[in-house]
Amino acid sequence: MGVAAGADDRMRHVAEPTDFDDLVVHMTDVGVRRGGNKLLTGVNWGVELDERWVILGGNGAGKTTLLRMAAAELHPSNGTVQLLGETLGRVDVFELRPRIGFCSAATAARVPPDEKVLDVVVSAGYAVMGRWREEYESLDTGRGHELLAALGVGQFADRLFGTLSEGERKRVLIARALMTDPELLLLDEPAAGLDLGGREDLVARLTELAMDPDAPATVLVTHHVEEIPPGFTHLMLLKGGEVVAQGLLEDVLTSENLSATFGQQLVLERSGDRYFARRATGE
Ligand SMILES: Nc1ncnc2c1ncn2[C@@H]1O[C@H](COP(=O)(O)OP(=O)(O)OP(=O)(O)O)[C@@H](O)[C@H]1O
Repeated sequence: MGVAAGADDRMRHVAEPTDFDDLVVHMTDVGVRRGGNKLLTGVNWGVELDERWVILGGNGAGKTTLLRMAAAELHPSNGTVQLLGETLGRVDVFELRPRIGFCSAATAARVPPDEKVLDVVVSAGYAVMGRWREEYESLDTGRGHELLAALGVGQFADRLFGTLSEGERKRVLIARALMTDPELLLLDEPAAGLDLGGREDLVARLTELAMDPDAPATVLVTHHVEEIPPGFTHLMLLKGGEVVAQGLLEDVLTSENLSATFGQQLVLERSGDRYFARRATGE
């Protein structure tokens, strides 16, 4: 699903889902206001089971606000938000949240640095941060090891979380977000703060995840087109709390749409299955 953005018809695209049953996220005319500020306005968005979305926009565009709504952490001021077939405001969010894997700087900040890496992952199943609360089944331990290995950090299972590099921590937290076998995976700026090698490693892992037909519907927030992992299918561009364009990534990701999103003339370049952007130099 999704609506392709044409050059003449770029602004404020509205998703027109055809089969609501397949929608993992369904937002209708959603707005969020805080202290007189409009954080989001008129957002219509649908995410299907097999889609991998990138949300791209500058600082303060409303990306985190949108993602926190998709994580059932925040209610809209107006409009309707349906997640996994349940409507926010009419569902117990504590029942909904375990079905959603959410990975953000706030999640990272909640992990005690002296927590063993394997326990950081396995404890997600119990919605607690800390092994002391629960005795885990060997099944869960096995799954924790599998997920760490899949994210390329299996060798750190017995290390303390606080001793890992930023990039390693990010991958451990993605493993944690996948532990509950969520129907929706939300990643808020997973590559922020990573060096070039760490970013490229993460992009490669996210590509594997995107290509995995058993992986959940995924939404990735980023500031940079360089961080878009191959295999992601859809793109939403946000500016000032409004959708600039959304739809199939290959249709929406254009120099024109990027320029409108970041408020300056930008040139988008594609190299293989990766994207790069720079300011137009007037050539
Ligand atoms: N509680 C609040 N009260 C007033 N304004 C808020 C509140 N929370 C967020 N904002 C503002 O809403 C806007 C959108 O914030 P949000 O964190 O969603 O943006 P973002 O696109 O994730 O930004 P960044 O890329 O910088 O993380 C920002 O201008 C922010 O200052």
